[in-house]
Amino acid sequence: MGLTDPPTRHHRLLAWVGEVAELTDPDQIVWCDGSPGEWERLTAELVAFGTLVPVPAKPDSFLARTDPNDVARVEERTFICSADPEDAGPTNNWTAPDYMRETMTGLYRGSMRGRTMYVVPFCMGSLDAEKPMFGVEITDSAYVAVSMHIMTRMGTSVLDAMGKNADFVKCLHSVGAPLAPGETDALWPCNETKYISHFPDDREIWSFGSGYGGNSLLGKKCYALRIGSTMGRDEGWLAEHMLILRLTSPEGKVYHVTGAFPSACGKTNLAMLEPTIPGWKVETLGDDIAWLRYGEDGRLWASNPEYGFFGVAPGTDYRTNPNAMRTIEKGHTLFTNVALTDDGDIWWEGMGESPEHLIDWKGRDWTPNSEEPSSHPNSRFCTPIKQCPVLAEQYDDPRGVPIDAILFGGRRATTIPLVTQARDWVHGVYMGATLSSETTAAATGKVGVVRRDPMAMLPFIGYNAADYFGHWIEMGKAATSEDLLPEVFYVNWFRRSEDGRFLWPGFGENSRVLKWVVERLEGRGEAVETPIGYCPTPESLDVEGLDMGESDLKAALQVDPEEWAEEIPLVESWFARFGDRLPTVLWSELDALKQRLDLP
Ligand SMILES: Nc1nc2c(ncn2[C@@H]2O[C@H](COP(=O)(O)OP(=O)(O)OP(=O)(O)O)[C@@H](O)[C@H]2O)c(=O)[nH]1
Ligand SMILES: O=C([O-])CC(=O)C(=O)O
Ligand SMILES: [Mn+2]
Repeated sequence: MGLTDPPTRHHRLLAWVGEVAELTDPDQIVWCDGSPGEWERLTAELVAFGTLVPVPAKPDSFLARTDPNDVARVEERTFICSADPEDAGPTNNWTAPDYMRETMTGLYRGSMRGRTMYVVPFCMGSLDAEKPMFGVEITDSAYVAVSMHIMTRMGTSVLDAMGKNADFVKCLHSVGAPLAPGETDALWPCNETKYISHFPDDREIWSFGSGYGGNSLLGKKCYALRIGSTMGRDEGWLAEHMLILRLTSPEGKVYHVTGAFPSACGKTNLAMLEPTIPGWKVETLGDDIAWLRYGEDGRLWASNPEYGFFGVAPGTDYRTNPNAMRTIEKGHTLFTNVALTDDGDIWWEGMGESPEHLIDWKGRDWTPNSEEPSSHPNSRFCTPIKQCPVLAEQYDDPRGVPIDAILFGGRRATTIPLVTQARDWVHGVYMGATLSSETTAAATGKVGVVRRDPMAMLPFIGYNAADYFGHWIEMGKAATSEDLLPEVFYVNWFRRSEDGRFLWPGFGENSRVLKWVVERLEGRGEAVETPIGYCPTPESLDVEGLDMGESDLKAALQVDPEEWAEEIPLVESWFARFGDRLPTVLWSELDALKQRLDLP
């Protein structure tokens, strides 16, 4: 058993593992070493049991079908348990830490009975960092253990690097489905009762009841964003829901761009974009999370703490995101809740013409006449970053890359133009703080409802969102010169025509917007100053070879005073939620905007 002969002499870790084992009472303990042999053994066990189905058309790849009630993040069951409720703020669910610990300790008691407890040592970001960001996840899910193989740097090398005393974030996860002796396990064990709890003061995460990625791969949203953002607040850096890309112009100039778009709003796609305009090159550094710190040169540098992609499957195709397709084609990929073809491959909505017959994500026969989609709208592929054919070589550099531009973006059918440049940093923070988007299937709940999603971080800010805005403003003040700060832009690929079409073709064509961004950085792009910021003129956007009507382009770029008159009250009530805690400069930005719009 793993406790009598542990592969580490880290006393606090050993004590914690012992404590959790005593509480949860697993049959055995396995310390994950991260080896290919371990991947092989765990995936084989999961296949033998039926939790994973092999995908023979892709090497070493598997499909998992979750419980139909465990398919997305559960925001209403996600808690920030700070000592003071004010520190969680009005956008988070708060519960007193003692009360939450007591409640969840009750749930964890015996919760791993009949199961194996996996101890997964992992590191978010490069192991070569000055202060590597360690975590250890204890989980009773083998699906989680193999997913962590892909999504993080993990195993023996991490445990060795932790030595006897390194700090680490404790991440405890149980699916909450103990087995009685002789009881047959479910293919996807989980519990109707779910808690995704964060103890920011102790840098600790407790997750119970769900096996779905965003709720169970605790290095990702829970550590790298919720706990990470509180660390960033305390230590002077930013943990953000951002892709990172490296852009090279035809003249060979290199720029680094980050983009914060809400879940299922285009980060993975933009990160791997294949430009449609000649001479431009995009390389990927990250598709979901960025940690932003000042470098010695006074610029903001971004690094990606993850080691894999956990991407939205539907809509991913050789026409929309060829580099994601090439990444998964190399195999070693876990698919969740997608459909299987008769010739042993995967399929999902948006992947070319639909086959005549499939096995859908619930394991049922499916034909094009079936009423439900074959894949869940939040179905995912989980695949190693190293397989990405356009991965930038700097992806493992602990310093990251210096950022030239930050894009904020949302999914809005109206109001928000294709691209707008902020006047300065504080205006950029205002744009981020008022970002809005239609909800998607990435979280449970209604889809398509417009809500404020500040910096695309609404579900991921680990503290009071007003303080978080203040931290963004302070980060700007901390710059040695405003010139060194990234320029901020607000984009919207999702504006629609009156008859409901997307006005902008998106995907690879978004390179045209990146080109305009670069021209603005270089001080030569044409723009009109509008009340909301600088927007391209139709002539300044490179639309050569683009099959797009002039009126659609105009509509995509339009700043419509009537739409903005409807938007402003929404921003006012959003800001009002924060009371005195909202930085007053954001009220000033709003007042100035109202004046420019001639609104009372
Ligand atoms: N119309 C349009 N759809 C897009 C565009 N970019 C992405 N999408 C679609 O939006 C959905 C989500 O895109 P992703 O790139 O996976 O979004 P994400 O932000 O990485 O999502 P998470 O991984 O959940 O954080 C997919 O179905 C895409 O096909 C675009 O430029 N235009
Ligand atoms: O965390 C998840 O479940 C997947 C994801 O990237 C998101 O929802 O933003
Ligand atoms: Mn993504």
